[in-house]
Amino acid sequence: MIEVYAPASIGNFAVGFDALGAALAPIDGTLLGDVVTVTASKSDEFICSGDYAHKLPSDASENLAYQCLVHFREHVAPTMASVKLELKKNLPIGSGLGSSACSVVAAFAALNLFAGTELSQMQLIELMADFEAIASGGRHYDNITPCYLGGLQLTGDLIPNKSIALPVDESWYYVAAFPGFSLNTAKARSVLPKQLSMHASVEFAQRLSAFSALLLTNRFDEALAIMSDEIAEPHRASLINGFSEAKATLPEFGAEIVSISGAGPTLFTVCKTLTAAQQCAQWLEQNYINEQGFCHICKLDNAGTRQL
Ligand SMILES: Nc1ncnc2c1ncn2[C@@H]1O[C@H](COP(=O)(O)OP(=O)(O)O)[C@@H](O)[C@H]1O
Ligand SMILES: N[C@@H](CCOP(=O)(O)O)C(=O)O
Repeated sequence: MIEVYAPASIGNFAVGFDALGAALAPIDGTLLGDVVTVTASKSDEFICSGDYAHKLPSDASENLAYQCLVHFREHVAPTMASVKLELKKNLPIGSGLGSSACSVVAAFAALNLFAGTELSQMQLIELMADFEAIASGGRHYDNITPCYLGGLQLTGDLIPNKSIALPVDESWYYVAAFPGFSLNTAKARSVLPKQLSMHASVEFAQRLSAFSALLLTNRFDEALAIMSDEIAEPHRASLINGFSEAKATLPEFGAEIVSISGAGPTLFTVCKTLTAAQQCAQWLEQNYINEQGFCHICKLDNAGTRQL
C-alpha cells in the first residue's frame, strides 16, 4: 500500500502572480493537505473520504483524483495492476490553499510510486499542471510545484525544470486564515484584466526579479519591503468579505505582509516573530473567519509531497 500526503500551498506569494508559491506546514503538526492511498485491488475503484469529500461532485468521474487515475492507466502505466485509490479530501475547495493541486499532486505521486514508472520529475510536474489547469481555468504551476517539491518555488514554463527553490528567512512565520466560504479560482481569475500596461508589466518584472535576487542573497528585510501584489489583489479584494479591513488592521498586530493566498479567500500574513503571528491569528479568529473557517500559524513545508 502506498500512502502519500501533499501539503496546502500559497499561490502567488503576493509578488509572483502565477509564478511563485509556497508549501505550508502548521507549527502544531496538523497535516494541512490531502492524503491519497493506493492499494492493489481486483478492479479499479475510487473512494473519496475526509472532511471536505461532501463538497465535491458525487460522481467520481468529476473528481480530479479519479480523473488522474483514469489518465494514468490509459496513458502512463497501462499494465499497472488494478488499484483502489482513496482520496482523503482534507482541504476545503475553492479556498486559495491549492486544494485542487493538492489532490492532483497526491494522486499522481501515489500512482507513480505504486507503478514504479520512469517518469522524470519534470514529466510528472507537467502532467500535474495539465490537470490543475482543468480545475482552475488557467495553466499555472504556483500550487503544483511547491506542493510537490516543498518550500518556496519560483515556477513556470520558462524556468529550467519548471521550478527553482528560493530561500526564505528561517525565522518568518506565516498565518493562513481560511474564512469559511469558497471562492472559485476560475471566477477569481475571470475578474483579472486581460492585458497589462507596459508600465505595470515592467514593474511586475522588476518586483519579482528583485524579490528573488534579494532572497537568494539573504537580504530578507529588503525582500519583505517590496513584497506586494499589484496584479491580482486590487481586483480580487472586493470579492473577499473582510479582506480590506484585515489588511488595514493586521500590521498593528505585527504583520509585515498581508495578502491573498492564491485566488482567495484565504488570507496570509508574514510575521517576523511567533508573538506577532499569535496576535494576528487571534485577531483573524475573532474578526475574519466564521464557524467553517480555520486559522493556522505555519512555517514553510520544506518536504513537500511525501509518503506517510
Ligand atoms: N479532488 C478535488 N479537489 C478539489 N477540487 C476538485 C476535486 N475534484 C474536482 N474538483 C473541482 O475542481 C474545482 C476546484 O475549484 P478551485 O476553485 O480551483 O479550488 P482550489 O482553489 O481550492 O484549488 C471545483 O469545481 C471542484 O468541484
Ligand atoms: N496563481 C493562481 C493561484 C490559484 O490558487 P488557488 O489556491 O486559489 O487555486 C491565481 O492566483 O489564480
